[in-house]
Amino acid sequence: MQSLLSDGSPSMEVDAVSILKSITPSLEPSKHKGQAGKIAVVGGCREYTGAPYFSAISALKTGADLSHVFCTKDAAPVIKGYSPELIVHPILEESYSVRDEDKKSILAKVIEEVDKWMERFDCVIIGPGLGRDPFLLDCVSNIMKHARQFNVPMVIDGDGLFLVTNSLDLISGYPLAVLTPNVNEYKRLVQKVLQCEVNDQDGTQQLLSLAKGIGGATILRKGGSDFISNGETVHEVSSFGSPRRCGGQGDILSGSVAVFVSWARQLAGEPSMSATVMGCIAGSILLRKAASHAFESNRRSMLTTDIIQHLGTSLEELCPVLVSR
Ligand SMILES: NC(=O)C1=CN([C@@H]2O[C@H](COP(=O)(O)OP(=O)(O)OC[C@H]3O[C@@H](n4cnc5c(N)ncnc54)[C@H](O)[C@@H]3O)[C@@H](O)[C@H]2O)[C@@H](O)CC1
Ligand SMILES: Nc1ncnc2c1ncn2[C@@H]1O[C@H](COP(=O)(O)OP(=O)(O)OP(=O)(O)O)[C@@H](O)[C@H]1O
Ligand SMILES: [Mg+2]
Repeated sequence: MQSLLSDGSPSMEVDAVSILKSITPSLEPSKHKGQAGKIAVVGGCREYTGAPYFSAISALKTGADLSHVFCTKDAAPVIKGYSPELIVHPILEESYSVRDEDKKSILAKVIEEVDKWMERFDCVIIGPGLGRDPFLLDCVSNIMKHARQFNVPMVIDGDGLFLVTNSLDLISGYPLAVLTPNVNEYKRLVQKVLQCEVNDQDGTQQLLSLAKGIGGATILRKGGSDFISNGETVHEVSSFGSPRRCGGQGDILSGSVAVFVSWARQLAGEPSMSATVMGCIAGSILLRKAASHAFESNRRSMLTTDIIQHLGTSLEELCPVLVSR
């Protein structure tokens, strides 16, 4: 892993495994349920039920204690059916099921339901399998404003990035926002914020400008290497993952980044890196390790569920559990 400072000069090489180890908490009998993280995913609609499941179950498998999903009414039974571990709230609605005159009251009800929980969450993931229905995105914009009021970190992925690219004020100037764009999502962000095309010759500088342009949010640009920046430095995680590009790998990443960000926020003292940057580095190295193991076992038939199965052993290899008694 390499890192660069904002003037383009190389900085001390950062070790992703050490960062992951430094933020992963010990398991202690004195701890109670919830202390290792309470994560929520806002996503899941009629079309997409896999993405929110991948994200929420990956948060649990990375080590969170509780994982919630806030999704549409028709997605909820499907997501519940995948796993009894998830707490599923069927509260969102798409335009096709709502009359115009009911929209205001439905929005108020959605916010009331989410606010019962918001303060308790250590991180909220916005977007896996959310879809792009305008009424649903309007409700989610309001959820994001409430998360911000409560100072809850947000990992924004998938259709959440479609939403914020068109409404940058939702995250602008919020240092607890993490954006995890794939190649398409990154292109749209660059076009909107910097009003130019992606320039890989000057990728580091462009990523710094993008993070600065958004006002301090952390960006994890996914690709052959993952590049992470909050506008001050750029870190690269380039360890080999898997050559398979089946859908859903980014959803795993969003779930584990959310957990690592919430752990990094619990560190005592004044760490040299922000919690959001450390969380991205740790999530990236874990996903790549798990993907490489899943690929070794499954080769061309490797699927996202195979990577999820390897999260536990990969985390154990990177940071063995020390159980204090
Ligand atoms: N099993 C699942 O349920 C999965 C669901 N996924 C979800 O699928 C959704 C889309 O993610 P992708 O990674 O495919 O997104 P991308 O933005 O990479 O691509 C989505 C598709 O939409 C098209 N598109 C681009 N701009 C558009 C616009 N303004 N309006 C309509 N369509 C547009 C693109 O050409 C592309 O074909 C997200 O919610 C994501 O979380 C993925 O995470 C993969 C797995
Ligand atoms: N070309 C590549 N080579 C190796 N690893 C990659 C490559 N592209 C992406 N990855 C890894 O896969 C992870 C997911 O990135 P990807 O670009 O597939 O996200 P995505 O399109 O959002 O996925 P999803 O299908 O879940 O929406 C990244 O963290 C990255 O580590
Ligand atoms: Mg994605």
